[in-house]
Amino acid sequence: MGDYILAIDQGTTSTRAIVFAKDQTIAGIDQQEFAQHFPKSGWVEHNLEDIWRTVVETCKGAIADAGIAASDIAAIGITNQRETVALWDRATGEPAGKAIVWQDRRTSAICDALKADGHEALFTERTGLLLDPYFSGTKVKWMLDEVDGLRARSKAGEIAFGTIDTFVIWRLTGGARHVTDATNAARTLMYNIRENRWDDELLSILDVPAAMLPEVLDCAADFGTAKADIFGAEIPIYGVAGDQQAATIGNACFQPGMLKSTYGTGCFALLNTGEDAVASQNRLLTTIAYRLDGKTIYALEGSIFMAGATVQWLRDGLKIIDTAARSGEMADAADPEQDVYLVPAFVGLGAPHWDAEARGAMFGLTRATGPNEIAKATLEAVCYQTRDLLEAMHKDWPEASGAETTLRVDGGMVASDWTMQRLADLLDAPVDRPTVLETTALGAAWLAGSRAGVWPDRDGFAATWARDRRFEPQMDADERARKIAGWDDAVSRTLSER
Ligand SMILES: Nc1ncnc2c1ncn2[C@@H]1O[C@H](COP(=O)(O)OP(=O)(O)O)[C@@H](O)[C@H]1O
Ligand SMILES: O=P(O)(O)OC[C@H](O)CO
Repeated sequence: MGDYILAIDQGTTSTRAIVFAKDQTIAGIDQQEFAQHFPKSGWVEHNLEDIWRTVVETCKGAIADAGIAASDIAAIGITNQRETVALWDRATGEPAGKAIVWQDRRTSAICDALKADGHEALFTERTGLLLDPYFSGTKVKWMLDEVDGLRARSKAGEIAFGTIDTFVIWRLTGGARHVTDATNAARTLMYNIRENRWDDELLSILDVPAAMLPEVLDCAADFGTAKADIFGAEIPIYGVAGDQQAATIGNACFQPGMLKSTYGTGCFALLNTGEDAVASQNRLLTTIAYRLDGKTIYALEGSIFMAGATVQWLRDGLKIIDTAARSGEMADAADPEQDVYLVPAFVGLGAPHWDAEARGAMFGLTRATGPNEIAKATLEAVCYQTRDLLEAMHKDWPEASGAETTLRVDGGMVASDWTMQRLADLLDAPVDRPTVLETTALGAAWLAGSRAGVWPDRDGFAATWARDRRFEPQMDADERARKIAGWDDAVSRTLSER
């Protein structure tokens, strides 16, 4: 067995596989997009066979790109889109329908009914989450309610539930293992994050049988072995974490107070709060950052649904840019005298507002407003929203004092220097961009590589984190205050209930 690590990053719109060499550099990479299904307004589904096919093909592609054999790989690490629900038949491995994706809003009515019955406080206290369709629990309930006989078959142990990691591991191990890790379990609305166990009371409220749930392991653990006939050699699976938690690990945010924000399709900020599961008073989520050697480290999380996706809208919807990178050049050329605000509530607003009914709006338009000002407002919106999350974090956990906060960033959008500078300006805090931007895969690789004994331990790994560039705040305080007041006003006018 060699000392390469294979990281599988199963994301919302694409699957990526990366082979890392022992020195943590990328030796081979492959990526495939797959179909999104929108059968009704607000519904988002994935075909689990697409997910499985792209996992196998990208792994083979990355191994070929690295010019190695499967037998050169010491271990696999898996990271995945979180919350998305898969159900399948344990006997045949056949999916019991398409996966319901985290973005899917079909369970709003179930959430409303649970709230009306006064259940939200209990769910929040036990799981750290809110009764929002975003999380897995109400999606599982929906499938069991809608598909004839599924609940009885689940009770009888015939049907398995899993987040995407669990489904992929089931398939890789030929059905030998039905397991997940603590970070993925923490997003299901069924897992007690304080006691680290599935919560029978919540399961009974949701009417989800415990018999269908996977075993929950640490993030670095023995998750089983990928069968030899898949890649050409048996490979142990030693690491698993949800993608935002893997990015937290990949960005080496191991100390309480350390903070990362990932800018891909959406934006997800996680603040390490150490062994404290801080209950949010400001509608952030309390979640498990990672669990290693049986010790749970918690985080406060803020989730924004549209970040890079708004830049895609400039390109594909408005057609005012031809590449994402062009948005920064246009923002640079925008008229600094115009205060245009774009509130990107295209699919509602996430944290800290959680307003599913809000829709996007633009404010401050004049006859002089053109594409440059709209591009600038789009990039600034991501920065203002990050600031809103960080403000909420500071209120929830005063230890994370604003003056000391350095934000580590990753994801496709951080390639934009303009956006990163504006982010530092509006946060009034430094922003650190690492040299490795494949932070999510790197986090999964570290979990697997350290367990396999070929990568350094936590402190050794943290010491290898390297900065590409630090963006220091440069904006004048009055201008910052004026701009933030304008943003707050724009948001308040966009919320559905004012
Ligand atoms: N230079 C850039 N400026 C602004 N946005 C960018 C830039 N490069 C990429 N993006 C945005 O980043 C996103 C892709 O990031 P990525 O991390 O690959 O996303 P995901 O993993 O969620 O698919 C896209 O939405 C794209 O619009
Ligand atoms: O697949 P991504 O990168 O869009 O991330 C999705 C998140 O895990 C959803 O919570």
